[in-house]
Formats: sequence, structure tokens, C-alpha cells
Amino acid sequence: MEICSVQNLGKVYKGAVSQVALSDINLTIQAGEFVGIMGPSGSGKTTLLNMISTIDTPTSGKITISGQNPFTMSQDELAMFRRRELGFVFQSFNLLHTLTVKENILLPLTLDGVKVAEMNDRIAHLADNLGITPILDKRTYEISGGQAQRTAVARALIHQPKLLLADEPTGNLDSKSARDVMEIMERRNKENRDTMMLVTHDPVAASYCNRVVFIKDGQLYNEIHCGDNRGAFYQKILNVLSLLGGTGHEFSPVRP
Ligand SMILES: Nc1ncnc2c1ncn2[C@@H]1O[C@H](COP(=O)(O)OP(=O)(O)OP(=O)(O)O)[C@@H](O)[C@H]1O
Repeated sequence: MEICSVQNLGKVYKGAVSQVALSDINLTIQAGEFVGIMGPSGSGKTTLLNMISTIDTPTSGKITISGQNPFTMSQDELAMFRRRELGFVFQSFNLLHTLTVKENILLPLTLDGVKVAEMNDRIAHLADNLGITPILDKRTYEISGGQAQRTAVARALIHQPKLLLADEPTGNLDSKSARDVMEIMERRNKENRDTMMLVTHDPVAASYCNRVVFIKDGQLYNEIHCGDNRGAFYQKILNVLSLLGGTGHEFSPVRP
């Protein structure tokens, strides 16, 4: 089943000088896939993510998510669509510091008026799955970066979105915490068949995906699939990145 379909997508930022950020992008994400998006700085990754997240609108082409075209919706419908169908994980966690970990995770359900018993049931299961049960009553300033990102993943998954969108989720983490977060995302994808799309500069993070799509100068450049061996997939990712160019510091040197 198709969860996200991007057809002939184009984006031009208009200004004193028009900037073509994406042209003629075609991409399909099937249910249960974990897709990575990579490319040098300025290649259009964030622009693509912003279109699929419905935060920004395409100049041309079409995006369908879960069979619906979000760009024909009213503002209210779109806000509801985002809240119910999509989950977001950001580099900077975006947790609310006045709330506890548990309250942060439950926020999407609170906004949707879900019954307390169901909320408690869902959070118990998810927190156990993500290894954050012991920190549920802590404030966000009392937890580590890795725990904060696991909290953000839990918040993004609590309403069982059709598509989880992650923007550099390991960007602010040390390599051990980054691995923990990626292992959790990989496990959710394998065991729960959560459909995920990850934008990253980090080849280690990308090696946890089933497929990595590379963008260069706003166009699709290549895509590679993970076989049985993640180490070999990591090496394939590095090979494509070296062909793509980009400065050394853009891509993490850490090996899996
Ligand atoms: N709001 C904007 N107005 C004008 N140009 C923009 C805007 N946002 C992005 N661009 C341009 O569009 C192109 C793609 O940018 P984008 O941020 O999508 O790249 P990226 O691959 O995510 O880069 P990075 O890895 O550095 O975050 C770049 O040339 C950028 O300068």
C-alpha cells in the first residue's frame, strides 16, 4: 500500500532572484518502508521534507499522503490532517519544558480529546517499547539528549501516524545516543511496520533505513537499497556520497 506519492514535484523560491530548489521529483513510499533522504548542503532535502510535511506548498507537481491531497484542504483541515496522519521528529527535540516527559508524549492525544484510560494504556506500551518508562515523570531539563529524542519519537508515534517524518534526529546527539535512537526507529519499523522518512547528513543514521534516496541540485540522483548487511549498506552510502561531492564536514566520519 502506498503511503506517500510525490509526482513531478517542483519548488521555486521566488525573490529578487528565483531559486529552483527542486525539479521533477518522483518518489513513492510504501507502507512499512523506512526511507532516508541524503544529499549535499543546499541540494533540496529540507525543501522536500517541508513539502511532504505540508509545511510549505509545491510550485508544481502533486503530493498524495494516505490517499489524500493535503494541498486542496482548508487551513483547519490541514492542521487536523497533520496532527492525525503525520508524526514529526526534529533535530532540536522541540519538547515543551514546562511539561513532564509523559505530558509531552500525551500532548497529541490530549488535543484530540482521547479518554484517559486509553492514553494510559498507549503510553505504558510505547514507553516500555522505547525504554523511557523510568523517566516519564521527569521534566525535560532533567533528561539527557538521547532520552529527549526518544521522548520526541514517542510523542510522534503515540497517535499512530501513517508517516513519521524525521529531520536530522541524530544531529544534536553523541554517537552512542544517536545509535540508540536509530536502533529504536529501526525496531519500530521492523516490528510495528511504522512508515518513516528520515532526512540526514549522517551516513550511520541513514544505514538504518531500508532505502536511501540521494538528491543533488534539486533532482533525484540515485537510490540504493539495504540488503541483509548494514555494514555493507553503510559502505554503499559512503560510496554514493563520495560521488555526490560536498565538503568533508557535511558527512559524519563515524562508522557503524
Ligand atoms: N526560503 C527560501 N528562500 C529562498 N531560497 C531558499 C529558501 N529555502 C531554501 N532555499 C534554497 O533552496 C535550495 C535548497 O535548500 P534546502 O534547505 O532544501 O537544502 P538542504 O539540502 O536541506 O540543505 P542543508 O543540508 O544545508 O540543510 C538552496 O539553494 C537554498 O539556498
